[in-house]
Amino acid sequence: MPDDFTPPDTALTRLRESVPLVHCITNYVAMDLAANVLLAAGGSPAMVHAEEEVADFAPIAGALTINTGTLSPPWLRAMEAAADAANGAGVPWVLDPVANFATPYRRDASQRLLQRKPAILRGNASEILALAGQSGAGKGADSGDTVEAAEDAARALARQTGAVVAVTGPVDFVTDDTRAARVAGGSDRMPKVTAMGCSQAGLMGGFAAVVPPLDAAVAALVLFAEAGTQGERASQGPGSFRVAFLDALAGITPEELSNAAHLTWL
Ligand SMILES: Nc1ncnc2c1ncn2[C@@H]1O[C@H](COP(=O)(O)OP(=O)(O)O)[C@@H](O)[C@H]1O
Ligand SMILES: Cc1ncsc1CCOP(=O)(O)O
Ligand SMILES: [Mg+2]
Repeated sequence: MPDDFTPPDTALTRLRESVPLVHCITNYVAMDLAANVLLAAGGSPAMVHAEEEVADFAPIAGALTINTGTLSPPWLRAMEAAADAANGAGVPWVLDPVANFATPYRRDASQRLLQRKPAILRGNASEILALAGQSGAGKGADSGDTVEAAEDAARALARQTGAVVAVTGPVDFVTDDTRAARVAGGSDRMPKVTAMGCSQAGLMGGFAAVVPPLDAAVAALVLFAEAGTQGERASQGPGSFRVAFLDALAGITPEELSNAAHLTWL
């Protein structure tokens, strides 16, 4: 473990003590689950996306999260204004470039947002490859590429942008270019529930309000891995998994996180 790293159990304690306000600009599909994931874990979500108010809201939040899942021009204008306001106020923000490989509009929008320097960049493997200018095999919002295939792209993006980059999948990869880790665990029911990735980006915002970006990304990945593992045991399929996952997020103690062996430093 790096010297100055805040372990996930400490990050979870801080999250629950401070219950940070997280400004979420996320898609129509994800709004419900993303808000519930933050509430269950220990944050205070607010879904605010009107371009008339985002610049007033972002500075009062502990963190901002931007997800391009159901993008259109007014949303993109709001995202850019929110990112600028967050940067101006020193509020960390998270970018989740959903399906940026699917159309030129999404690709260009994601690049414009990336230029505004998110603290954390989270995507599935196909999204991270596309952000690095490489073409993968994604389909809609789903990845068609392996996490391993996107690791070099993640390192290059971290180096070029200064962001912590998290690539998610069966085993996640996260790096700030100098440090890198893998997070195993979770459940193969997770990709069968829509908006799991979007919700994780929201949770990374919650953690980014209380610990530094790499520590925040790792904490969210590890908490998802443990809640996914526990949620699978308590469920029969994707529907009951979604409920069991939220219950697990709320019930997991810092001690359980410190005993869970999901995290490996490289
Ligand atoms: N097959 C799997 N086994 C375990 N965990 C998974 C699996 N697929 C995805 N996850 C987890 O689901 C969460 C969302 O990741 P992912 O499905 O890659 O994102 P997205 O929904 O953006 O495509 C992450 O915590 C990831 O670790
Ligand atoms: C299905 C879908 N379509 C547009 S956004 C969205 C949700 C994607 O969620 P996730 O990336 O977390 O799977
Ligand atoms: Mg996604």
